Amino acid sequence: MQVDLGNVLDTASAHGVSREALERLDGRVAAAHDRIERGRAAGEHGYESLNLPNSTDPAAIRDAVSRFDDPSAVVTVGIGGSALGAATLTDALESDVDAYYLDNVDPEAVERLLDSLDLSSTVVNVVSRSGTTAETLANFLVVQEAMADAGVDWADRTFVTTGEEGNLRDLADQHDLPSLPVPDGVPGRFSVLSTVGLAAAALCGHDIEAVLEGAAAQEARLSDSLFDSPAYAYGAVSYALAERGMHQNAMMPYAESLETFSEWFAQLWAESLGKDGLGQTPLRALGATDQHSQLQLYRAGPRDKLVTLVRATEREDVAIPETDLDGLAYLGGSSLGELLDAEFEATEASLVAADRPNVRIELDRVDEHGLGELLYAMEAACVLYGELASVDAFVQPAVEWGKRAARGLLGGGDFEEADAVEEKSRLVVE
Ligand SMILES: O=P(O)(O)OC[C@H]1O[C@](O)(CO)[C@@H](O)[C@@H]1O
Repeated sequence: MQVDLGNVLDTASAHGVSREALERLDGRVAAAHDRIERGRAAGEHGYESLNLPNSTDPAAIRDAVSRFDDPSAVVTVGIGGSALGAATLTDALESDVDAYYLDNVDPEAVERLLDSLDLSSTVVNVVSRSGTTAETLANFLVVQEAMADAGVDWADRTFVTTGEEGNLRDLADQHDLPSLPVPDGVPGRFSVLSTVGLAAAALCGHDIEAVLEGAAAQEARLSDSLFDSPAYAYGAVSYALAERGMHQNAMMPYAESLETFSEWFAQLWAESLGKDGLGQTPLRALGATDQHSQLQLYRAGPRDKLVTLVRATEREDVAIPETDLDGLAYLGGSSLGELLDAEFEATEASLVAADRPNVRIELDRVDEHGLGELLYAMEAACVLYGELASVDAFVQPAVEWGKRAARGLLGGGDFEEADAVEEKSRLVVE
């Protein structure tokens, strides 16, 4: 994996950052790296996340899922970091096992999925670090009833990934369900390289050891200089550009297989860095598709965006047949991959021509190793950005208000936040 910063320099984009400014920032990167390494060594909350390539035991994960012989489908019931990491992996990789995610409580979507499944050959993986998340527990109860209605012994087809306490742990103990622990000191959005993200991948037959090897390759590149570490290079320039008004970051992979990765990145970046009035808003985009939609804004809208373009340098390809259709002969004889690469490079140049800074991230392939590199590098980049911005990247207090309000509305307790819902101001236009 490599990160190319050429198009964020002010020699390329008038609103970029100078090489001298990056070199000055590198001194702060060294101090931040030292702080990160001390946190890792001490197993401090959050910093522990960057130890996962070595602390995660793939054999234990494989052992836990080995009891489920030959599933046709895996349904992960979880939300946020308890679903997006696993989904990033299984959506990016091919498998004979269908992987689905119930990570919302939209009744029509839940019913549509459950009606489509052969529940007798489906494995249900209920994932919740806290074990108390309302959406996850509500969805599990619905899935449990659907399995019972289908005549399936739900306890025989379910395993749980959760903490040492909470409703989900109680349920697992009560029904003697197979379970996996969640790693201490690792917030959900940083937990893909653990039981939380890897169990579903293992059930789908993916090489979770290779994911961890890729992550370890990027861990080995962490250093006291952004010029020696792809992860820190990305984290440092994202921070530097945010300081220069690029308050949004459009994550734009040129690979359908990485579309879910952008969702995972959005939680990682927003929930880690959006604090104290600071942060960099992640936008989800997909190349080449969004050249025909959002690129207009990125290129000619407000000068407040970094665009991150990601591609694999090796991929399967499809030839474009020769044609005598007027005006299309130039396409014939090339390939979709060549067209995708031409559009990737044209979009980069298009943004530079409009003085819009952009970063290129290149993987060798979108395979288990490449995904491990990319996921770990983004996590380390996020941790570094948090250190440079002096925000605590590992807590998410702002999400709790809404949870209390929703729980109060459902009679789950007496919360003043629920009262505020009743006081909503209204101006209805019909
Ligand atoms: O794994 P849990 O505890 O169910 O939490 C799910 C998600 O909800 C959050 O805690 C936010 O509410 C995320 O940080 C987390 O990934």
